[in-house]
Amino acid sequence: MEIKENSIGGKRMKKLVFIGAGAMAEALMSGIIENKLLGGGQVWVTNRQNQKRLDQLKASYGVNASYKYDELFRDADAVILAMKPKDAASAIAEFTPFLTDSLLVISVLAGVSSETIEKAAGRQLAVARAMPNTSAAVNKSATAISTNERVTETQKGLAKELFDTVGLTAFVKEQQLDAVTGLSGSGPAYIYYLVEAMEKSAAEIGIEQQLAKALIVQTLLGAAEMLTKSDKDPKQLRMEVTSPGGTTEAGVSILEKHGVQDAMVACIMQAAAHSRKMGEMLSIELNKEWQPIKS
Ligand SMILES: NC(=O)C1=CN([C@@H]2O[C@H](COP(=O)(O)OP(=O)(O)OC[C@H]3O[C@@H](n4cnc5c(N)ncnc54)[C@H](O)[C@@H]3O)[C@@H](O)[C@H]2O)C=CC1
Ligand SMILES: O=C(O)[C@@H]1CCC=N1
Repeated sequence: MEIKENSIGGKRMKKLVFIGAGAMAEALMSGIIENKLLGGGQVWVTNRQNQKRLDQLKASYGVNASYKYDELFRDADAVILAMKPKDAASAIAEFTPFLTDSLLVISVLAGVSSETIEKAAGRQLAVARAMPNTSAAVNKSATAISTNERVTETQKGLAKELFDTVGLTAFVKEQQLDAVTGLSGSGPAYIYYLVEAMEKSAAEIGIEQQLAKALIVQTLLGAAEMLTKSDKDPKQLRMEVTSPGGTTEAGVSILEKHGVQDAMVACIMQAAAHSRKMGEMLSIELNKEWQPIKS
């Protein structure tokens, strides 16, 4: 298999490790391997204890799996932290002894600050935080990245290249990442929720599931392309669909009555606040552990 020359500032990534083998790890891994940024043999993965899941990833993408940190981290250029935030502190503490100084830590954990990651490790680390979404699996992630001061320009390029491979990438300030998480990290779920409702209504009004799905998906793709290509803002585009006294007006009046736009705003704000909260909880937990014992 031909692998792309992923050369950044003269450095070529040889080995990438995933700690965590869930939905987000798989979305990233599949995008990175299918786009030939890395070969399956250059990617290593582990999880807490689900060997069956590791076997499945090995079979699907040709990656390596191991429960041995020395094997996982030997000659690795970067590690992607992809466990749940609540599991991060213990996982980081366990593998930190195996990290070399030149290794880049890429965290996709919602809410967990680079400071907290270093605190869990008990040492300084080059940390790039990234907030992608599961559309990475189809090269359509919207990823925001922030880096701490220990990340070199070469490592910054390496992180950017990884996420560019699976979609759009933007560098942001670390403080903005909770907001990004609420907006585009969780964002695909809001769209799927809407589609669930559209599919339910299609069944109610007598359109069979297969046809309904095709019509709904094409409607989403068309709207996304209009938003991409047109100079008009979303409200203007909506008004163009809404003939006075017509069907859209009748339908949207129900959304207005139920305050759907306000609910969306509240939803995104709640998700962003929850990201912040998850990070704070982990930080408080770590600080407790670090309190000197009172006599
Ligand atoms: N699912 C999503 O859409 C997105 C998730 N994220 C972030 O990605 C991370 C993972 O999320 P999901 O993939 O949805 O979770 P998941 O629950 O599907 O996967 C978590 C994985 O972490 C593993 N794990 C737990 N403790 C571990 C340990 N000590 N050592 C090694 N592996 C361990 C589990 O075995 C599992 O494979 C979270 O921190 C989340 O905030 C970020 C962006 C989007
Ligand atoms: O639900 C979550 O916590 C993760 C972070 C963004 C999307 N999924």
